[in-house]
Amino acid sequence: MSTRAHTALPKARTLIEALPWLTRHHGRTVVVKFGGNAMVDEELKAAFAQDVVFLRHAGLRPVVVHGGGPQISAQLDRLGMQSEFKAGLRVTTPEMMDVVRMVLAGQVQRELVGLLNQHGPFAVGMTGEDAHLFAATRRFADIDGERVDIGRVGDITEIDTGAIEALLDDGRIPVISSIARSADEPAGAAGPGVYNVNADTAAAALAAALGAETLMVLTDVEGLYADWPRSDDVISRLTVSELDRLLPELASGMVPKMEGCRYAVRHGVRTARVIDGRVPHSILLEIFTDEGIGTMVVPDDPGGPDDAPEPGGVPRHRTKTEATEGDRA
Ligand SMILES: Nc1ncnc2c1ncn2[C@@H]1O[C@H](COP(=O)(O)OP(=O)(O)O)[C@@H](O)[C@H]1O
Ligand SMILES: CC(=O)N[C@@H](CCC(=O)OP(=O)(O)O)C(=O)O
Repeated sequence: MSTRAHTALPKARTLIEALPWLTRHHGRTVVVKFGGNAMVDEELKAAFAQDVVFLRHAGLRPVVVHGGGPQISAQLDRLGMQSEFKAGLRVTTPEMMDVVRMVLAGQVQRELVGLLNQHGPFAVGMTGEDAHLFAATRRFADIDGERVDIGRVGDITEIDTGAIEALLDDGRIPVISSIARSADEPAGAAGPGVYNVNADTAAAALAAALGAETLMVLTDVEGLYADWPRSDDVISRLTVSELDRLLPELASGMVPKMEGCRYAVRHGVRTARVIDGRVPHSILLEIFTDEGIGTMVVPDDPGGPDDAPEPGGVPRHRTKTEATEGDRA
């Protein structure tokens, strides 16, 4: 009997290439940060939702933390409110905080939940206010060594992962907006105040608290450029110490991402990656293929991520984060 030349054989090869990665990641938590600029294209958004649901079906435990900076800016513009950024953070007045909360929780998060749930009853949207997920204290910007007031911007100081763990155990996909309840103000009649938290910073803190295998930050560039904007050479892999040396040279948008990657890896997450959200199915390419794309931050440990301690170095429940100035400035 002759063997047919099956045209679908390359598909089998692709699946087999994924086997070691499937084995390695099975049962592991992956925190994916979906950025405002990577979520402007409808097809990319649909591909993102497919990838996240694929991860869930492949036995991983995906958690989505989303941004929405461009969407917040557009809404503030429509309302005639001028917003500005200092040290990469939006100066947030109490009136703007209402808009930030409305856009993140009422618009961006709802859209992502809707896209994910086209594939089944998986996504559950929350903000950091729900079930005590995030508590934060007021954050000041450091500009040329000066402490500058930027309004209702917070730094996460406490994370209660209980609700997220319960959702993951139930096969759900948590979708989190980066808003935190205040931990440093007395609760008023309307309850405690809330803070606007940079979504990269929130994703990194959550990845550490969950003892995630990987933090994946999607953005609108290929990864970390070695000498941006002069060159577009992407650094494919670097250690946290190498990142320490590079961070002072980085420009605004990349700063919270790379600080977040450093924080996550220093706190037990095996790898943190910045990947190109403009590439369809970038999450699957990064997790399940030998090539990988984007920039990967790994521990200094010479053995690399394979020899890094088991995830979970940070207690999984009710974690006080170590939001030091050095890590988050
Ligand atoms: N070294 C660097 N490598 C890549 N991008 C950089 C670098 N330094 C600054 N950037 C800028 O950071 C931006 C990504 O940050 P941001 O716009 O905040 O992304 P997002 O909306 O996805 O959160 C890039 O579009 C680029 O303009
Ligand atoms: C304090 C602060 O700057 N918060 C951000 C929160 C959203 C965010 O981080 O969105 P991206 O990931 O799309 O940039 C903001 O108000 O824009």
